[in-house]
Amino acid sequence: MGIVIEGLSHVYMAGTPFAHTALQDVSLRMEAGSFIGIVGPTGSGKSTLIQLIAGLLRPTQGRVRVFDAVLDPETKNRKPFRKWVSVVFQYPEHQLFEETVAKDIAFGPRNLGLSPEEVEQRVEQAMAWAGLPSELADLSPFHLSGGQMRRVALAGVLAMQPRVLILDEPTAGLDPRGQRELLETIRQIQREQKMTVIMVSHSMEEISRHAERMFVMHRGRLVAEGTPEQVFAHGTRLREWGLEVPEWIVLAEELNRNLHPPLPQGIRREEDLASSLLARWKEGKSG
Ligand SMILES: Nc1ncnc2c1ncn2[C@@H]1O[C@H](COP(=O)(O)OP(=O)(O)OP(=O)(O)O)[C@@H](O)[C@H]1O
Repeated sequence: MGIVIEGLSHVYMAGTPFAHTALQDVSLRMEAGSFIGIVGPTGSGKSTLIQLIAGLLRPTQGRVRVFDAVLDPETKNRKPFRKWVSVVFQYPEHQLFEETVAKDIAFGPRNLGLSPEEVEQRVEQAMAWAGLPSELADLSPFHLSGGQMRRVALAGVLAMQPRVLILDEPTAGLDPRGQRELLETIRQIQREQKMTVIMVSHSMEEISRHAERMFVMHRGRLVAEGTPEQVFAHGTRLREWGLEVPEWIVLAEELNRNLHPPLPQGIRREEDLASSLLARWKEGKSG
């Protein structure tokens, strides 16, 4: 198991009158090399959870293990986490600052103390993974489109060659096509590099198209987990956890009140509902 979390809690400003419990007794496991989705409404603890997995915060209680790196309230050295985990925060293009695309991507690997040849090789490789044509290497990142700038930021993180890549709302602010293409790129990297990808999103619909496993957060607690099909099987109850329920789930529940036998479990997306209904209709016609 790549990531194991046991009884994890985090209190901001602990011991002060402003103490706030952001995460409460969370336990979960994430398999190495899988694509994981974390969903939940604003303030449910998603960012706190990913910062703990990345070793950027220390827990108040409990334990995080990422491969051989362990973090608990007593851990002093959080460096081992840097070796395994990289995070792409929201709107990462705001962090670009170098004069060329290549220099920006090279920043991380150069700080690792790699040789200039190896840095160059990592930049080329990361650009290819992130779907950036090599002609862009010598341009200013500020002359690129919003989607390309985001890919430069992604490439900068990929150049560190992490085994765990955490993305916080990676498609926020992109147009629908840009969102779809970026997600496809991330999915491809995860498959080809066997990277563990943890993606945080408000949108269950978006994440369910790619995630092998989903975790639902609500008020600092883990309230549901499973494959997208298993999570969607909670139906309109997902609303109680502050999530926006896709229209087709509402429709499927409505139909199931009148259909005997009910529609099969394990529907992941709108297209699956449409094909189940079509099959049922064909059966009806032939029967
Ligand atoms: N640095 C901080 N100091 C104090 N409280 C914080 C801090 N960061 C987050 N919180 C609080 O902890 C709770 C969980 O916040 P967190 O950012 O983890 O939620 P989230 O699910 O990522 O939200 P969003 O979707 O808005 O990013 C919230 O109530 C938030 O106000």
